[in-house]
Amino acid sequence: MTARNISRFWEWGRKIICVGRNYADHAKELKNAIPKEPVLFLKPPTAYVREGSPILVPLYSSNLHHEVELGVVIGKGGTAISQSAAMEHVAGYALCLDMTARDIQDECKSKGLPWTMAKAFNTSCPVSEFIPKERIPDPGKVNLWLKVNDQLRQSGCTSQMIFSVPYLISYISDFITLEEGDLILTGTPKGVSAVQEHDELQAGIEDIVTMSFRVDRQEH
Ligand SMILES: CC(=O)CC(=O)C(=O)O
Ligand SMILES: [Mg+2]
Repeated sequence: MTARNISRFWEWGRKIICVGRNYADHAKELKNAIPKEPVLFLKPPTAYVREGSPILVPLYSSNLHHEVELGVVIGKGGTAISQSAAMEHVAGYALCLDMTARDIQDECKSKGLPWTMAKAFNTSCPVSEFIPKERIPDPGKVNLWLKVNDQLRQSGCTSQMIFSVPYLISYISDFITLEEGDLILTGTPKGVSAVQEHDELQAGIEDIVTMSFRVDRQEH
């Protein structure tokens, strides 16, 4: 068997664990309360999409939103990881989008139902190339941005996160065992907005990484 390469973690079929409402300005723009504990949900590995393939608007949604987020790639698994040891479990990072069918999420919220159809559909997790850990010495101090058709929509710094990367790793690993190749999406800053078929999305982490995606409508 050939050795797997963490720089292609999206091919491993591992978990994508997402943190919601981790930026107060985004929680406020959607009129959500500021959380006292991390809000978590999951995406399946089939949600990954890479540059060169389009983001698909699900047939059942007419309000697909972008959410730009810092992704943390787990390099060493563990359960009940302490905050002080958390960074030893990080292999690197990725720039990610948490594509969200906002109309479906609102409906699910109003009915008290889970967000799966709003957050976990195919292509709901566009992901950049792998960023080795050394390139982001402090994940609590990097700027993320996103443009739609060259218009800046999101710009925020991870210093605005309510729960830090070490806190999230420790908190999650208390009840979900983290495995090598898992990805944690750490939440989005304010500025989320709708995208349409044929839009061009561009996102970046400072001058460390950029990525571009075209939006298409799912055909069947
Ligand atoms: C309300 C949300 O969709 C939460 C979320 O995903 C976030 O990043 O915040
Ligand atoms: Mg999100």
